[in-house]
Amino acid sequence: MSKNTILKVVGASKRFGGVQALSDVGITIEQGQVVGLIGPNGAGKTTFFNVITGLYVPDSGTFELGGQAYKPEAVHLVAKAGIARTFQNIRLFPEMTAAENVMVGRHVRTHSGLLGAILRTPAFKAEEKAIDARARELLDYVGIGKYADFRARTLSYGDQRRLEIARALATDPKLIALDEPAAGMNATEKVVLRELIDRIRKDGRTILLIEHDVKLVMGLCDRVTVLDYGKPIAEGTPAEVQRNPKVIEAYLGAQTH
Ligand SMILES: Nc1ncnc2c1ncn2[C@@H]1O[C@H](COP(=O)(O)OP(=O)(O)OP(=O)(O)O)[C@@H](O)[C@H]1O
Repeated sequence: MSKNTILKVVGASKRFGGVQALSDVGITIEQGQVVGLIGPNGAGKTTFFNVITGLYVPDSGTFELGGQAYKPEAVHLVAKAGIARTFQNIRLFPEMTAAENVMVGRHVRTHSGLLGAILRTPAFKAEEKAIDARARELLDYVGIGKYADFRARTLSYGDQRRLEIARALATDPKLIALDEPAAGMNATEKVVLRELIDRIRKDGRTILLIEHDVKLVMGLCDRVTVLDYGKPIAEGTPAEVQRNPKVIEAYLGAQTH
């Protein structure tokens, strides 16, 4: 494992009853890369995300983040280890403001924590101001600073997705896992999203991305892993993967089914 490896997963498997959703899936992500995870519907992409982020307990696999072994057995432990994620179906606190949603992410890294926030301890109040300032900075960074005090539910769909990214960044993660960030976005929103992901990468972050928009994946990613029926069938640069016969067959097969 190179010292620049952020995430290394070897042999991840997960079975649901009769469905082998993941079968011996591995991935290596280097510092500063954007890595895409693609594949036809039902290929196992979301299951892989859920496994590495502690939502599903894997049947097997070894997991290292930033050179340290981690057990993806609980979501909060994974967040503490340094993976932040967004969801295919946006999961914000709709009645909280945009800034408050980002602050929730930040509490992973503070001492007083969520309980402190609820009890409003003196330690929490001292931290609160700094956290609030940081939240607003992150909202500016993702381009929605002017909505900091708006309730999350009043933001447009594209802005809610950007808010989720700001919340993920607030945990200061080693790896950001984005689950279909462009889903439901119009063409203009996609251009803005692409610029944002590019900027996040340029600022030294490492990103794993599930995305159906092939143009976005091919334009953004350094490496791409392709899953089909829970198995990795190809790995390489976007150009290599695109001309791989197994990949072409998997996608054509999926179209004719
Ligand atoms: N909680 C679950 N219980 C039972 N089966 C599941 C569960 N989650 C996923 N599966 C099954 O595992 C397989 C992989 O599903 P998964 O959602 O990971 O695929 P995907 O590549 O993310 O698909 P999509 O692109 O449609 O989101 C599918 O056959 C799915 O039905």
